[in-house]
Amino acid sequence: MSDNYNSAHTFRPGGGMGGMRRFGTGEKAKPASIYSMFVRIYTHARLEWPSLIAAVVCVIAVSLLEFVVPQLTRFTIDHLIPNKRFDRLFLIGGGVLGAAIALGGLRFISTSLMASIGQKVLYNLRNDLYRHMQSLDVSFFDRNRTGDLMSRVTNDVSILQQMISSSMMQLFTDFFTFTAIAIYMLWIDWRLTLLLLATFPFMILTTRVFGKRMRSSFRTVQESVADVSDHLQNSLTGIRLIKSFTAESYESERFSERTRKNMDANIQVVRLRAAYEPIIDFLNYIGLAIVLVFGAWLAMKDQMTVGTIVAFIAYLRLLQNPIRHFSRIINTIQQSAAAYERIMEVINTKAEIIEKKGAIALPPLRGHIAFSSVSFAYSNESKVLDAFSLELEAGKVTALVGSSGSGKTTIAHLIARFYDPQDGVITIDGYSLKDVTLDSLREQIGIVSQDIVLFNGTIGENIKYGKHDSTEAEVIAAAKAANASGFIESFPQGYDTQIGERGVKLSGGQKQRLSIARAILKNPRVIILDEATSSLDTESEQYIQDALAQLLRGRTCLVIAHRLSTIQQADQIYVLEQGCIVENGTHDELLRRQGRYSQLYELQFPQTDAAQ
Ligand SMILES: Nc1ncnc2c1ncn2[C@@H]1O[C@H](COP(=O)(O)OP(=O)(O)OP(=O)(O)O)[C@@H](O)[C@H]1O
Repeated sequence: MSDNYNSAHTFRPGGGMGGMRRFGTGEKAKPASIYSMFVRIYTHARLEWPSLIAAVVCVIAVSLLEFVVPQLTRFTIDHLIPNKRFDRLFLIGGGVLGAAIALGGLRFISTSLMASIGQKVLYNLRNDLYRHMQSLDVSFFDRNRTGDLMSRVTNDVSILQQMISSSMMQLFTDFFTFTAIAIYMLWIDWRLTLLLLATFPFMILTTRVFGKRMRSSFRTVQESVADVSDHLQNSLTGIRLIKSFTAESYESERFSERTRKNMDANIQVVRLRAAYEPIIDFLNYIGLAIVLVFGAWLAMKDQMTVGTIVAFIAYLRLLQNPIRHFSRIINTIQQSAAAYERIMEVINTKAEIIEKKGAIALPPLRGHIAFSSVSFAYSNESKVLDAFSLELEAGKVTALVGSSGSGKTTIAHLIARFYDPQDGVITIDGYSLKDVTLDSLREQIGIVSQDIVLFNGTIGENIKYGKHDSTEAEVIAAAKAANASGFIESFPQGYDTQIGERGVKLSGGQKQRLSIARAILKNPRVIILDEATSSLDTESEQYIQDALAQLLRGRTCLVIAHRLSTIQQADQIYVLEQGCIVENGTHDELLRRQGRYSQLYELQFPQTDAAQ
């Protein structure tokens, strides 16, 4: 039986950061174009249409005012000076000053409006990105580095912010000014203007050539930022390990390797920009030379007034300003395009675990789980389970034991549908997991695993994570059932105690009991305990065992334990080796059988009489 998992593949583009860009998608990600970036930004921005219209009106007004000033100059030179019109000088001065004040005011309004539109667009984009990331599968997070993903949501979105808030408005203003002035100049003197415009194809060509290189350099910069961020994330969370291995200088060296890559990539970008700007300036000077020489020649032949030449040169500056700006904006645009590409790689990644159309919401479960001929492999790796069958009886405790890597945790992940098997069916109360909604399935499953995840916040908030709308009394009851209320109440702030990042301020056993309280509060029908009692001392273990007994009562439980002492009461124990069940029975039955289980048991309890 094939399914959507089979059709999906991993996109591993070559090149970037030692092949570390790994995006699982159903289809190969296309590089996002600058055009699609603008379309997307516009789609978000148009929701702010009143501000957008106001900003556009301001821009048009700015362009018109910029147009008026050279006309005043021309009028002064050609009419007022020759006719000695002293009386009009005051008006001209007032006109220029008035235009300057209006220009300042209009620019202030348009900049503020655009900045706020930009911020709103980014607010939406960042939230969309985060929401989409949350909807992606566990396998996506297996493939991609946390630091890299963090950098996409923070750094790459911030780069876009710079472009939307300032550069886009500038681009629009410049485009409008350029078109209006070019048309006017063609009208004044088309020969001179055409000569002038002859330099433009070279500018466009230069911009294209440099643009491509800049974008690829920016991509390298952003990947190196992601690499730095990933290293930071790993080394800061693993600081205790680093210290215990006295690996501080080794880590510092590895960090400086990454920052060096970032520095080199930035230097490359600066070099490109440093080469690009003078070329554009040189082409601008060619334009100026053309106007001067050809304009002066026309004036000497009385075919043009001096005022027109002066105005022409002023317009030339206005015409060249957009180009000069553009040479700077292109930098921001290319940088943004590289950032946008990285953002879109995430947004275009499709979840592989999807609800089929018409998926039904599971009713309250009894909790009978069955694997029928299930085969599963992580991505392209070898099969972890091959034609595997297993039944978990409703309301009973089923234990899985077996050597490391035999596939126990994988079975738990398949029940919660973190992954889909390539073959076979998994059912719960007779419903295939693929026929039901993910929420209705996961809401009824609780997982308590060896990697306890606690969030920075208070003890109360962490327990409440099991059921966000629970009352204080429910939280306290869950903590009591999990044997956690004693230590919680011994803290001066009780349930309001801040537990620090990942619960660093708590002991291993305390964290474990919080995670059990959280699961008790959730009150799921099915419980998966993944080595929940490893690495605890005997006293803590007794507390945990009592808490677990509370948690398991009356539910369907899958217990994965290396420590065979924890599963002696299980209703059924399955011994797993390389994805296959080699024996099953109760603890006593298995010991009597003298098979793999009793071997494992003797290994753990050498002095114990295996037959007891
Ligand atoms: N996310 C993953 N991506 C790729 N391979 C994986 C992944 N998780 C586990 N594996 C591989 O699948 C196999 C089964 O792993 P699993 O975690 O299910 O074993 P386990 O029996 O729970 O082991 P342990 O008792 O050591 O936790 C192992 O070979 C492991 O390397």
